[in-house]
Order: sequence, then structure tokens, then C-alpha cells
Amino acid sequence: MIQLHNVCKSYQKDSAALEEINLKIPKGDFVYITGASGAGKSTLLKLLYCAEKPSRGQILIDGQNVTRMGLGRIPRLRRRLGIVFQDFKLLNRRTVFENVAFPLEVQGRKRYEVSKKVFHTLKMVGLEHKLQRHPLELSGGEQQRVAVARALVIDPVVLIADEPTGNLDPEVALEIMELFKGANARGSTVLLATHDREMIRRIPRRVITLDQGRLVDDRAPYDTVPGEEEAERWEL
Ligand SMILES: Nc1ncnc2c1ncn2[C@@H]1O[C@H](COP(=O)(O)OP(=O)(O)OP(=O)(O)O)[C@@H](O)[C@H]1O
Repeated sequence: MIQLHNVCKSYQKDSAALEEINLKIPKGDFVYITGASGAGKSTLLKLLYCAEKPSRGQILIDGQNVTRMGLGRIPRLRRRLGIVFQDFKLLNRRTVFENVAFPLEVQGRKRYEVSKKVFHTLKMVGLEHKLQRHPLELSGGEQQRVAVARALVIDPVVLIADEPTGNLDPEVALEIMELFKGANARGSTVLLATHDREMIRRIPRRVITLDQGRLVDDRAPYDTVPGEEEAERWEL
């Protein structure tokens, strides 16, 4: 369970990136976080994986108050999270295999287990033939799939993805979404920031909408998705 109580985040004095966010995400939920550019989606995700601290409020992940967590304990929390960053953050000097193996090595997994899991996950994302390549030798979409594989390989408690289908053509985007659905079915809570209204329509899940740092809408999966009249507010 993830809980946010009155969470505010300001990067600068008189402008708030997030204001008074109250939110409960049960274990195993699949949630889209959406809203116009600058609405605060990435900031919300960054607070969850402790890349940023809230200016006010409390954040609990599995009962742990991450706002009070000392710097030393953050890596232990992160080891249980799968994160797909907006800019991928791949290690360019390492191969695809080594990038995906990295989080398992950090967890101290045995070598044969690392190899088995990495092969399996790269096969899932359709990159088993590129495992000795380096990220910069891959297309943007392939790099994105490496980032997704690296997040999925640990069977994360929470999978956090910031625009994971942003640069992909619709078919590949759907394949990636299938991988997220699979992770969710295996027990991962999934939080996915996206602008992609078509994806939300095709794969309906809970949708949280941010607007200028405020949570303005929280819909269950089969409520009607926002209509055209709301598109303007989303600036899509
Ligand atoms: N490091 C930072 N320093 C100062 N302001 C920031 C920083 N990061 C984000 N902001 C500001 O906080 C607000 C929310 O930004 P955020 O990146 O969370 O939005 P977003 O919804 O993820 O946007 P996008 O869809 O374009 O990625 C914006 O006004 C942005 O300019």
C-alpha cells in the first residue's frame, strides 16, 4: 500500500510542483498518472522513489515512512522498486545484458540465477539477440525496452514508469503495456505516468489526473475516460 498525506513539493519559493496530494494506492493496483506537461507527474513519481523529498506531508510505502527515511536506507527501498526513467538512465559503457543484470547483482543474486533471469526478461522484451550490444548502438525504442527489462527483472514490489511508451510506435507500446500487465498480474503494483490517452482507452485502469500540481480527478478503471471537453485542459 502506498499512501500520501497532504504532500506538497516546491522546487522554488513561490511555485508549487505538487499541492496537498492525498492518495491511497492499494497493493496490486495499476494506476495511470496523467495530466498536461508540467502538471507534476514526474515529481510525484520522484517522491515515491525518493529522488526528491516532499516539502510537506508524509509518504508511506508498505507502512514505511519514506519521508523520514535516512539516506542510508533509501538504496534498500529502491532495490525493491522497478523504475523506468523518462530518459532511461542506461549505463552506456555496459552491454544490454550487463544493464539488465545490474539490479540483480546489487541484490546479491547468484550468477546462474542472474543469467537465467536476464535471458528470460530480454526474451520477454524481444531483445535476446542484442544482449552484447551497448545502449548507444540501439534505437530509441530498443533502449526503452532495455530500461523496461531492467525494471522488470527483479519482479518489483512497485513498478514506477515515467512515460515508458513515449517514443514507441503504437504496436511496440502495446507490447510494453502487456509486459506491465504481466508484472501486475504477478503482484507488482504499477504506477505509470503517461500522456497517452489512446493507451488509457485501450487498457483501462485507475486514472489519476494532475493539473498544475493538484490532484483533480481519480477514476476507477471502467468509469468513462475523460471526453473531448477535457482534452483542452490536458493540452493533448
Ligand atoms: N528540478 C526542478 N527544479 C525546478 N523546477 C522543477 C524541477 N523539476 C520540475 N520542476 C517544475 O515542477 C513542475 C512539475 O514538473 P514535472 O516534471 O513533475 O511535470 P510533468 O507532469 O512530469 O511534466 P512532463 O509531462 O512534461 O514530463 C513544472 O512546473 C516544472 O517546471
